[in-house]
Amino acid sequence: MTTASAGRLNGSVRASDPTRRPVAHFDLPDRSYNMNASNANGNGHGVDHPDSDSASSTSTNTTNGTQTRRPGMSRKASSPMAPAFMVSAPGKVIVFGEHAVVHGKAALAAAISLRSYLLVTTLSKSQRTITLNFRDLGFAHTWQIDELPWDVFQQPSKKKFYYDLVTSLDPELVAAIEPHLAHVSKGVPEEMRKTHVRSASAFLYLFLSLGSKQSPGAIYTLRSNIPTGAGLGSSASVCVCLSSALLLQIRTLAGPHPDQPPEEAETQIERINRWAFVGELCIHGNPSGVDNTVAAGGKAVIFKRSDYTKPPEVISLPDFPELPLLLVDTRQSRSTLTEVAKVGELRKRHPVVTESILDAIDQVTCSARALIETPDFDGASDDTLEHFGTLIRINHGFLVSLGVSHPRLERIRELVDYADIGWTKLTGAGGGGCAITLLRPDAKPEVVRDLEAKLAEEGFAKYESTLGGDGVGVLYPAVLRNGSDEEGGEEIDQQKFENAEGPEGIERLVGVGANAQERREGWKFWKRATQ
Ligand SMILES: Nc1ncnc2c1ncn2[C@@H]1O[C@H](COP(=O)(O)OP(=O)(O)OP(=O)(O)O)[C@@H](O)[C@H]1O
Ligand SMILES: C[C@@](O)(CCO)CC(=O)[O-]
Repeated sequence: MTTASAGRLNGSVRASDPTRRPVAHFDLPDRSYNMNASNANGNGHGVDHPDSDSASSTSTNTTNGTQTRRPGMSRKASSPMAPAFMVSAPGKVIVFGEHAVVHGKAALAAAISLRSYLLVTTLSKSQRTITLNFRDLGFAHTWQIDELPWDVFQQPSKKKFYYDLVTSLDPELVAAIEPHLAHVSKGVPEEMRKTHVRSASAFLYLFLSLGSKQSPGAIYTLRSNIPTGAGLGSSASVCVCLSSALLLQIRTLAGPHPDQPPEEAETQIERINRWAFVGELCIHGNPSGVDNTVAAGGKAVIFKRSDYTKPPEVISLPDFPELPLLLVDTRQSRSTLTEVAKVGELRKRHPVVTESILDAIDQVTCSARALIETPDFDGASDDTLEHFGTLIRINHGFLVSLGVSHPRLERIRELVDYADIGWTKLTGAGGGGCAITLLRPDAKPEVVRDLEAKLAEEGFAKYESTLGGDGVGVLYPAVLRNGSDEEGGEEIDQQKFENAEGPEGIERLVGVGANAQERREGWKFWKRATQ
């Protein structure tokens, strides 16, 4: 096992190189085969590897990690390497029903325009390593593919299919991964190390479940504009990226393509979502699946999972209104795992009282859904907003009773209440993280500005985001065409991606997200059926 430092990773692929044209594309028929069984290539993946002569046709610049072509030496056209590609998934806000949703009640959640982006760079055949490069966490680690516990994951009794519904982690598989996490981020502060180990365990569990010993070496580089541990579904977004990237690598996803029938897109989203949920199990312990469902399918949904052995009930809300929401971060980080466990403990100690609070939250969510679904629903009128706002205030009160608020969240609520310009609730797991405020329609702009200044003065952060956008999307290969037929287009390579500065820099580079001037050509999104 070796550790790689970010910035010295090699394997960047020039997409303009005609010998490296994509071997996988998105109109592949869906294949209902065992993902661990061999395909025609005999490598179990359908992704060709370059010939062993490939090493002589590239030289690696170890300072910036890019590979350059040597003039006059060409690769055999018959052995193309999969091009670098990118996937992206949004974060979410839970408008109603967090925590209650873990206990089988309904929640209403919507995708936000803050997103994560994962660049997958395939290595040459001789490089038998996978590297996880979680840039924002300052975490990179490399594993030798051949040293991973394939024997345990591929036992007939353990082997999973890409379309399987996995609802709990297998303790034997978790134990098999553990030794491979022992060297992750040794020497960094314990809390930080825990975060790295959780991320790495989610990745390894998915890689070992979906890949095979013949998987091509690759670098998985992640950048995210979603603050970590803030209640905005950062982990789910990361898990959706990992799941979709791995499913694409084994060529089990059809589309997305423009005229994909909604039912087919729904199946693909569901497959991505199922494996993202497995990643969430590694990070969270006991997730409901609402976060990954929104990150995978986007838009706004009502989500309910009463029976964990079955898929959840997911209802799209195409009429979800463009709410005037303020999204404020306490900057108090916490872990969802801890907050969910707190409510679980409360439910054990005070079953009747806790259950009735959870039921009341369910009623709040159902009331919001009924409001949105009324035939003459107008998301912008004073009455509607007053109704929504009251439900938001009530929901927050219940979350306080469950013990998942925080003095910093209460401070936000207090400041908004003082200004009398809206209704506030925590969003996500609480214990810190973010609050949402629905602004009153008659809130005076100067009062809103004063409030924002006060929040900034007290160290709170404000995020700009729209609700209800796209779910998981893919850019294959990782080249932006800018609306022209120019040969090659603009490649998003390893180095550019790692060096993009801040949320704006990342969004400008990849062409998707709140700060992207326009959505750049090449990106495709699976579209959830709305009816
Ligand atoms: N930028 C990132 N890169 C890699 N991993 C990340 C990143 N952001 C979050 N994660 C993973 O997600 C975990 C944080 O998830 P957690 O559920 O505690 O917060 P959240 O998903 O932001 O909040 P919530 O579940 O309330 O919406 C981290 O420990 C890490 O494993
Ligand atoms: C707190 C919780 O309800 C929402 C976290 O975003 C946990 C979950 O649903 O998995």
